[in-house]
Amino acid sequence: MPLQASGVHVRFGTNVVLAGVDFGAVEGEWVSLLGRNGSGKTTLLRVLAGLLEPDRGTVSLHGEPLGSLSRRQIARRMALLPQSGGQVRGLTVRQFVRQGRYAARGALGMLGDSDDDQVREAMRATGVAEWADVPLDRLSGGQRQRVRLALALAQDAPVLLLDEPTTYLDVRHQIDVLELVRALQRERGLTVVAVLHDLGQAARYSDRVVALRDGVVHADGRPSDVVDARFLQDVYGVSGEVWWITTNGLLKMVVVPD
Ligand SMILES: Nc1ncnc2c1ncn2[C@@H]1O[C@H](COP(=O)(O)OP(=O)(O)OP(=O)(O)O)[C@@H](O)[C@H]1O
Repeated sequence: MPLQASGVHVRFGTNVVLAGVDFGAVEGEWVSLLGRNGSGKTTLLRVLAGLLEPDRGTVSLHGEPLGSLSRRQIARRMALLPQSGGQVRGLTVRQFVRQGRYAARGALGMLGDSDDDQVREAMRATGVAEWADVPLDRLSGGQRQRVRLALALAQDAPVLLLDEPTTYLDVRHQIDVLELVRALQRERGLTVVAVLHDLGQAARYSDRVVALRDGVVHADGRPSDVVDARFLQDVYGVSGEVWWITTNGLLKMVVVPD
């Protein structure tokens, strides 16, 4: 299994955020993490990425404990699009995206033609190539978000972790980014773990959803098996209806709050 976590506990001071979370993603699968604000989704993603050491529990990447892998070995196998951040000062888009290749090669590694090809391809796929020489701090929040995705893709890792990848994006670009990730998931067999807030998008793109509540996994399964009115109430405290409809052969979900 590309990514597996068992018995993960994380506490910040007296705030118990994760209280024994088991999580796994199989190869080529898209799993979305759902839950209220503050339910621990980002914390779990950071644990899975090896950025946060859990108080208890284990994480393994392709069967090997994260702790036994170097930063570079992890970067070759797993890329993370964090919620925000990244060193942007003074860097052009191309220089920024190249950081994805340095993550895989090591800071002192030399980048070759194949690295340049991967940088170019990641910029093309995310539609940011036209800004290659523009300083990143001159781009809008949404444009920058696509560049940050390009950095993660340039890493060319088989596991992709995405923390709210559609933040800042208008509807057109939200769809573009999700469609792009899905195309890569299918073409390259990427394993995708994404924190998403939009339930309709989660239903549309995920093979499986995992919802956190009270520090544990409250629900885990195919979107159409899991997301219903009860789920809406239990996970988000929202009363309403969940409609599943099929149009043009596609199963879609609509939330109608009371
Ligand atoms: N570094 C930290 N130090 C202290 N508390 C933290 C830290 N990181 C997260 N927390 C707390 O842990 C809880 C879970 O935060 P987390 O960001 O994982 O939630 P989330 O489900 O991703 O939320 P959101 O949907 O708002 O992004 C929150 O109460 C948050 O305040």
